Amino acid sequence: MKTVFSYAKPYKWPIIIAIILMLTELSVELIQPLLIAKIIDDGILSGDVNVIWTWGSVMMGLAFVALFSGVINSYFAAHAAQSFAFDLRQALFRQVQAFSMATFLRFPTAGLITRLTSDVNMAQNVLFMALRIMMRAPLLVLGSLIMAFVVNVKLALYLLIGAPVLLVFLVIMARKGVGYFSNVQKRLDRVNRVIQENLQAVRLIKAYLRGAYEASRFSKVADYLRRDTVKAMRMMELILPVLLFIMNVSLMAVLWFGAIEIGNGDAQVGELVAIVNYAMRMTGAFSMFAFIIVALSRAKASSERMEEVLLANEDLEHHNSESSSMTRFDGDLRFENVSFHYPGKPEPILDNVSFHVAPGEKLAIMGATGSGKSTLLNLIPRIFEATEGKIYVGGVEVNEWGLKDLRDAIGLVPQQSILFTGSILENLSWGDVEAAPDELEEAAKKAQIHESIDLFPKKYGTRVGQKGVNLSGGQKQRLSIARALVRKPSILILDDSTSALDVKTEMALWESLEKEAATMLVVTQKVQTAIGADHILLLDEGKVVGYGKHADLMKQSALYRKIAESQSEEEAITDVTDHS
Ligand SMILES: Nc1ncnc2c1ncn2[C@@H]1O[C@H](COP(=O)(O)OP(=O)(O)OP(=O)(O)O)[C@@H](O)[C@H]1O
Repeated sequence: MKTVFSYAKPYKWPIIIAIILMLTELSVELIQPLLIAKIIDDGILSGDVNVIWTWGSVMMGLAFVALFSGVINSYFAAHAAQSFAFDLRQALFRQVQAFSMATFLRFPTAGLITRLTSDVNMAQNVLFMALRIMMRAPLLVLGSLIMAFVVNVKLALYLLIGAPVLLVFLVIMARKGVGYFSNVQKRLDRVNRVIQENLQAVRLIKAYLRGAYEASRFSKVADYLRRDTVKAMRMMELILPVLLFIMNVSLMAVLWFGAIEIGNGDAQVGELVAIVNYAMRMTGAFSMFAFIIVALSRAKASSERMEEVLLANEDLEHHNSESSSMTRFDGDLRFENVSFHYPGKPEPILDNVSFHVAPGEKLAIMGATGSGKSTLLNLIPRIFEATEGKIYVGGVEVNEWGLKDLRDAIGLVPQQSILFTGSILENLSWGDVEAAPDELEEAAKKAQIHESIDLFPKKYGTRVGQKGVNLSGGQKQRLSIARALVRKPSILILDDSTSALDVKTEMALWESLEKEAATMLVVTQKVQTAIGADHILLLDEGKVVGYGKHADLMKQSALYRKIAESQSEEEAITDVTDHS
């Protein structure tokens, strides 16, 4: 909890003020029974009206002081708790942004979302409650006990009858609570995961009529959440009745023995009333304990989850601090005996891969699905680090470039076009925030999307829905390519990014990209596209099984020939069907 609550440090003054006000409220509450005792013993029993008026007025005055302290305390407590949660959420978000892919894959996305929402809320509530009631309740118990001893030591001792049982009971409950509520948060992660998957795949679910199946999947995880929450809350609900029982036994003892002490002349009526009053306040404060233990257990479970994120610093990416003084590299790219396996998975995905692409050249990468094409591309901007071997860009090993310098010069178009909610212009300028509008338009023209944008009523101001829902697959792909071109990259990486384009548009796109000075790496399934490349790299199960020009590979590689022949057969069939 220490790391999480260190984010409250900047708000130490509002916290201190809130605590002072809480203590003021508490002091008033502790003084009131003393004043009642005085009014009874020196005023009512002695028939002195003046004493009643004087101390009655003091009590009223103090009640107002408590009221104002309470209101102002709430103000400062809310300010501190909200600001703390804001900072904590920002820190978590920044930390997740800095995660390397390897670290990122350790945390399920839904779990990260719960940590940034529900877990932060839990910590925020606990800080607010700490400043309002949490600290007050134990202090009220302690203060009442001390005051009871001040009033009458003998009577106050009866209040301690249940103390040892009470303490042991509270410690056990608090310990159990953390485990139970940690489970609840994990269940919440799962609920979030199902919701997330569901909302992302809504079209597919409709098309496959899987609504009912998904609903039952959701109700299953929601039911686990309900069951674990009920389990945790049931255990916590035990706290209050047990506490009240122990306190009531103590109170009975005070009344019973108090009556005897008064009969013996060892105590006064006012003293007994004051002690009963303190006992009642202690009982009231104890009833808060159940609530406090639940809140603390939840906050501890949540803090541990947040600390896993905040302290996961094994390989963070520091984009700016790593910035090197080297100038932008040319597009020279070299892989030397590169091997790679995913973290925690022993099987190699790339095995001893070597090749060279000179600046401005185009390399087509082919291979069956799962042969490691996307993985290879991800090693260039260091989304993942090669496990063995070396990768050089511009003649320098990738690890020696500052991440910012390296990634600034690479335009990556992923296999799945990912767009953000916002205008087309905003999506394009995501490639380079400093690019002028005419540069964005220029990139759109090169990516063959300008004409389509021009047909939209709001043109470049057209809003792209979440993940580009209001655009066709081909439009999304071309926008993603334009976004990469905005960076004016030295190396342009296209990971099967033209699959949704019709032949004519694709031809026009390649023609336009030919004019780019960038080195190009193009993953493609189409031999027709590969023919236009300077070299073709053929991968099979992570190994290079062919490298050269189309004609070379036709001679050297049986696999390549098979792919080429199957595609020319397909074309022949298409031609026949087109003519019939
Ligand atoms: N994050 C990951 N963790 C573990 N294994 C992974 C991960 N991502 C991919 N793989 C595995 O690595 C292998 C290569 O995947 P990759 O995406 O590089 O293939 P690909 O050639 O690009 O395939 P496709 O043409 O279908 O996109 C696959 O067997 C895949 O299961």
